[in-house]
Amino acid sequence: MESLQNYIITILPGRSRDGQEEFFDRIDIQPGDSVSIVGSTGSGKSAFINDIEVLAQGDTVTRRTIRINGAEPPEEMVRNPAKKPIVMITQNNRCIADLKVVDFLAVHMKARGIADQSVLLETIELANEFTGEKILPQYRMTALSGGQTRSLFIADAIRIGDAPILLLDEVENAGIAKERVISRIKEHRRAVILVTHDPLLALSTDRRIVMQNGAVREVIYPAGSEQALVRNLSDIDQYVSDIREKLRNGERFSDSPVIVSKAKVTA
Ligand SMILES: Nc1ncnc2c1ncn2[C@@H]1O[C@H](COP(=O)(O)OP(=O)(O)OP(=O)(O)O)[C@@H](O)[C@H]1O
Repeated sequence: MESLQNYIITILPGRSRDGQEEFFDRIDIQPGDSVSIVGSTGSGKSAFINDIEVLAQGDTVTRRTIRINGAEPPEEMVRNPAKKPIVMITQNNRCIADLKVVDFLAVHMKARGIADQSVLLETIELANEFTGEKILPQYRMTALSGGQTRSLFIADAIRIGDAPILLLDEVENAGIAKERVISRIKEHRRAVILVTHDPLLALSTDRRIVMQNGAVREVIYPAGSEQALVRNLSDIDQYVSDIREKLRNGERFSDSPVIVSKAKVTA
């Protein structure tokens, strides 16, 4: 069987919201590539990754066409989720199966024919690299927070689903360690295409696609001073994350904080 990780996807142009043909000839995405999709609200970012998710054949509003390894995707790939080399994770993904984390992953491993039980714990460990609140194997899937659920789905897609192409739609708002997600996905030689409003995330990818009016406006490869900007932003991001973490832990940021006691609040 062909290795899932060798898939190359190609996006062929469609039309903007007012019917203009998109300017590019083709966009190829290879294993290990990271691509961010940026643009103002309503510019067509989600529509772009949805086209990839549904393996569009000129049959969506954008009229784009997706090729897998240069050819039209086989019918089975379109119809059978287990054969699809693409996993999409959005802020709205929830698990409705009331299973323990360990049982949920075991079911997926069985379906994928993975007998090595160490993969199960490795998947939870990987998810715990992404989320602040640790996931334990005996937790129930339905009781996980939004960030924990997204983290587990991403780890599951990498380790168990073996998905070569991950589509992430604005997962940064869900309280996960976004830079680590990108670096782990790249380490595992997956391609990641993500819709984001986060400047650090957008600048950290190998290329970014700028959307406008439902069409691709530009494809930008970061170079020169953008690299320095990424380092600056990363420091700022770390600074803000540290403050956020301290706030969550109830820490104070002044030598003489005003502490309102319960008695005063209720007086
Ligand atoms: N090329 C196109 N032709 C026609 N309609 C389009 C096209 N691209 C996007 N649309 C439609 O425009 C609307 C907004 O697009 P979309 O949801 O992709 O924007 P977005 O950039 O993801 O917005 P947000 O940042 O608010 O999530 C959707 O209804 C979508 O179906």
